[in-house]
Amino acid sequence: MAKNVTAVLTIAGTDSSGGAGIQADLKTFAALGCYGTSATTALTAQNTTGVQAIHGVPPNFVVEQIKSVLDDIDIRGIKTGMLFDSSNTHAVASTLKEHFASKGRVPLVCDPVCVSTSGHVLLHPDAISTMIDELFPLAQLITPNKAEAEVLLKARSLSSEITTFQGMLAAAQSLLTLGPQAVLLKGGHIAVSLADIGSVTTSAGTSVEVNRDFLFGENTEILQLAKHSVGDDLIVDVLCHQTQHGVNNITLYPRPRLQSNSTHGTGCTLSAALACALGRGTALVEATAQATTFTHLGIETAAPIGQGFGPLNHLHSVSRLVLQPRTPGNPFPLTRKLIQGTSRVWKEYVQHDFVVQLGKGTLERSSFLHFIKQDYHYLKYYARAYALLASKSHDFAPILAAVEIVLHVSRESAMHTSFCAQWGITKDELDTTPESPATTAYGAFLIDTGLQGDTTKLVMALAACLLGYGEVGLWLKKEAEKPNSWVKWEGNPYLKWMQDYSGEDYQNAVRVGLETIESRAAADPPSPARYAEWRAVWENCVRLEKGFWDMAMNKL
Ligand SMILES: Cc1ncc(COP(=O)(O)O)c(N)n1
Repeated sequence: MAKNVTAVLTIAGTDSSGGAGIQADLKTFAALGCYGTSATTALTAQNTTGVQAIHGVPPNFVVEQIKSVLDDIDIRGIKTGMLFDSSNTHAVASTLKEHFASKGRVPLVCDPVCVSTSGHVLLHPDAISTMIDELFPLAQLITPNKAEAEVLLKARSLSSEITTFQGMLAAAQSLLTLGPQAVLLKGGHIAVSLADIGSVTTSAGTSVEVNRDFLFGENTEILQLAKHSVGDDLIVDVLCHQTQHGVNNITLYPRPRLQSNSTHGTGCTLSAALACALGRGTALVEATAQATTFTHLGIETAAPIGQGFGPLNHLHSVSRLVLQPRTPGNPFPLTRKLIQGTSRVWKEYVQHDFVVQLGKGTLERSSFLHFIKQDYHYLKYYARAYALLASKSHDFAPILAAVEIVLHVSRESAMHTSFCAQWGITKDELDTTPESPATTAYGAFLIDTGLQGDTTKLVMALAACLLGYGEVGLWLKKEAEKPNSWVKWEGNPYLKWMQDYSGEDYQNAVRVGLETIESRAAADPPSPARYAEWRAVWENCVRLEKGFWDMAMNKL
């Protein structure tokens, strides 16, 4: 038996060039594993350079299409795009209203398409009022861009010009008064810096959160070893909804601006992805994170098509090519994808409270001692895993490379023993300290991965430790260099530990590790299934690393 599939509906115009409208929506639905259906409101003759002609569909035929779909198929999410004119907008709103009244509400995402990127009118101006009055009250979410937001606000004589980031926050809240349950004001046309996000001010009765998933992944220290950090040209989408207590809850979704001409149909793609996520029952804040990321990757991986603004790559999540090629601007595509794909757990690991307190010098001595004793046991597993890697390798070069690491870890263990001695821990105590469950779990997982998988899978498992400690070292050092830093460098009891992991020796090992996983991936590009395996191993190890700090903090 096949699994149940979530069915979704788009009510929009067609785009003969395939990049926007119904065509973009159906591709997005399919890429996200939903079953797509459609009701066409208008036919357009258009391409990547502009819209050449539009032919509206009669309102009664729009109604027929929607009813045909809804009468038969259990639709879980709906989006509307180009509605063409006031009669079609009214036809759509009244049909959906009737359906919701008899069968219950379904998440409705309304993308208030008014004008194409190329400047062509896609909605008759007299339809704006109909959309606000009849469709918005049914919508869980509306997704205007800057121009559409201004048109909507102006139609209700509300202050409408949006020129700054702070203005976006005010506009998103005003739009909420037009009737939808939530507003996602898209930020593509406003330039925002990190400082802007840091200095956000809001009035009483408003709370602001920043979803840093994307930026955190991008700004990871080890990814900067070969390039400059993400610039200050950010795009920030602003999500605003009201909580039960009448508080306006704002979530910001910042990400780096991509220099690309492949942006035709961006809004269509985003609202279609939102309909899928909400249709599956994903909560609004998370659904928006998923849909904005999906759209961003669609722009980033698009191939040029046509002579104007080309379409996104809607199929990036299902194509065989799961990795970007290595380029000077993106030297570590695999590492970047692994980190971005697991950015929340990765952050819980590399910016763990243990690390923060160690940086401040406030970490309890007994936690640190517990940690270094367990680390000694872990080093044994780590050496054994590399020895296993050597025994599974087919050529002298990789055998030697793995054996060199075994020797390196063994020398490190001697250094570790003398380091422990400085903290009053004898070699005997190291050997007799029982292994904590977190140590056994992590070590056993490494060995098990090596036994049952191939060499690359084992390399992925070993990477989380190598790269994560490199990240921690660089982060603490960078923070320490800032004026009035929270990191205490001189006089910190854990200074030697911080120096070791931020120092040249360790960072060279990180570089070699990065090179190893990137060259393996480039030499034999993974299929989506194989990449999913690597990612699962990586994510497990990142979690186990976090568990290792938890163990140390709580002396488990
Ligand atoms: C049928 C249809 N729907 C929506 C858009 C807007 O897309 P864009 O703003 O990228 O031109 C479009 N061009 N055509």
